[in-house]
Amino acid sequence: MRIAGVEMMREIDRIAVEEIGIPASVLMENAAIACVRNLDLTKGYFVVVCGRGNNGGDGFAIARHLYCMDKEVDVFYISEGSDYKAETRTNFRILKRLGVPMTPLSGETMWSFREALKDADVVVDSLLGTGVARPVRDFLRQVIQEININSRFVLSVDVPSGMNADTGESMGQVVDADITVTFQCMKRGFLNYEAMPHLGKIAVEKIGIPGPVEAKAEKGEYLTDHSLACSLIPIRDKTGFKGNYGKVLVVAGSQGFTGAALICTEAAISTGSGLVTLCSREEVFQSLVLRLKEAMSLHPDKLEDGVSRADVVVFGPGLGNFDVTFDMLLLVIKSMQENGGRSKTLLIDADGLNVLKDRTEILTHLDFNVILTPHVGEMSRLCGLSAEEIQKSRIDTARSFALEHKCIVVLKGFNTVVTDGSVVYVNPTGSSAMAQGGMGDALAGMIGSLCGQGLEPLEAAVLGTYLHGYIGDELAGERYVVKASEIIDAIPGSMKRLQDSRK
Ligand SMILES: NC(=O)C1=CN([C@@H]2O[C@H](COP(=O)(O)OP(=O)(O)OC[C@H]3O[C@@H](n4cnc5c(N)ncnc54)[C@H](O)[C@@H]3O)[C@@H](O)[C@H]2O)[C@@H](O)CC1
Ligand SMILES: Nc1ncnc2c1ncn2[C@@H]1O[C@H](COP(=O)(O)OP(=O)(O)O)[C@@H](O)[C@H]1O
Ligand SMILES: [K+]
Repeated sequence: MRIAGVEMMREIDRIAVEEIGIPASVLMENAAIACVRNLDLTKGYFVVVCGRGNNGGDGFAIARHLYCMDKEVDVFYISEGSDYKAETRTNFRILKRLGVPMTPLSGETMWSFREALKDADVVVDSLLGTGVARPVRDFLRQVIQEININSRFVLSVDVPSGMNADTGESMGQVVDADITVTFQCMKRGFLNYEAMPHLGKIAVEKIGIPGPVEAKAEKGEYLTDHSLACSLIPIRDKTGFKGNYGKVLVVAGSQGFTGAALICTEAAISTGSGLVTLCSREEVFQSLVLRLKEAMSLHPDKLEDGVSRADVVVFGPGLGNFDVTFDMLLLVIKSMQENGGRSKTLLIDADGLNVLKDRTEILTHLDFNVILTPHVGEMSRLCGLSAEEIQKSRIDTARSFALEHKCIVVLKGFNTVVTDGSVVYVNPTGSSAMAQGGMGDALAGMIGSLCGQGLEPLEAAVLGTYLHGYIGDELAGERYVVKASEIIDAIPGSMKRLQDSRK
């Protein structure tokens, strides 16, 4: 599914209407029907609040549909004005002629508006959509406050009124929706964590604009679709043997951080790698000896050797933020440069990222693929921005870092951002039930494994991230938190089910 900002939505609408000739009134009608589909029609009394733009026009059309269904409907609107665009004016006039109760909002009607909001089973918010162009002040601000204070349940049409659809920021006052029915594409601003409390549930509804029209205006930003993830799961050849499924070298673990090495290694094995080797210190192997059954072990003295044989190196989990970790990373890079080529991949996670603080320029001239999997704290160390700055613009931060450093960035957290600097995939799976130590180690092992099985690094990052969260969501349905070891146990079953489910 495509992600769109305001300019891209305008361009999509323009192409659909002006170049293709789909009447704007048809789009508005489809938008209204999509909203009605998301209303609880067992309810009897609806209040629709309409602004002066096309968002208000959607509201007028929604009110008509509700009227046709014999629902009790009250429409409150900002002003009749002659400045309505054609489709909005048409829908306004239809309601007038039908005799649907319509009240212009003013100081005098505020009392009856408030009472209607209190009585309404559902309030439809169609005051402002993507056209919000200046700070919300004075009267409009008061109208939004009244909606927030008095409503039982609010459906926002396209955007919670007062929210900037590009950034998710408040323009002064924002409607608190229980559900936001947004049209055609996920709005970019909705991915900003600040926006989330206002959005309620998000439903993205198609309104009759064909995919190729969207494609003409797109900016290479997508929400990972379930079908895309399923299609990326590698098909195992009937005659395949372990040599066909990738040699993964995991460089991880130190005293006190043996779990990170175990989890990362096991995740790579469970995701389907042919051969997985763990390179770690003696003391790590001593405590893992009974638990690591399928992996091979390698002493750090043989690191270069191990790197030269591997297709993929996963570097960092539990190594410690020490000079020796940086030295090992340099050795891995040197060895990959010498024995590398475009088919090899280095995934850097956790302490592998921490030791790159102020040294990220070493990433820019490498001949092999590099994937970085930072959480926001690690990203902050890498790029020098504060965690708050990063959270405000996760897509832009990840994208520009990836572009500048010629690598793939997986910026973890709710709505993990995966990008190679050119295209962006935002991951919709996963939840805070997964916010536990070890989860990131599992993800690193999964992505590394998928690279070794022949996926392009970006594909591996997109699929690994999706699967990791998908399995977390499946398990979290039945429990409060999910452990990384439970994710690992569930990987093979989930991959098989997702693969079988594709058409
Ligand atoms: N073909 C299209 O363009 C379609 C548009 N649709 C709807 O149209 C919306 C966009 O319509 P518009 O571009 O008319 O924009 P809006 O309806 O979001 O609002 C624009 C109007 O609000 C006023 N306004 C903006 N900021 C304000 C503020 N802070 N305080 C007071 N007034 C303010 C503007 O002067 C203008 O009159 C979408 O969100 C969607 O709901 C849908 O009908 C589907 C098709
Ligand atoms: N609220 C959340 N929603 C979705 N995914 C989450 C959430 N919290 C954590 N995760 C996922 O769990 C993993 C945690 O990784 P990380 O923070 O690196 O943990 P660790 O390094 O301790 O293993 C990441 O993949 C992250 O995206
Ligand atoms: K709205």
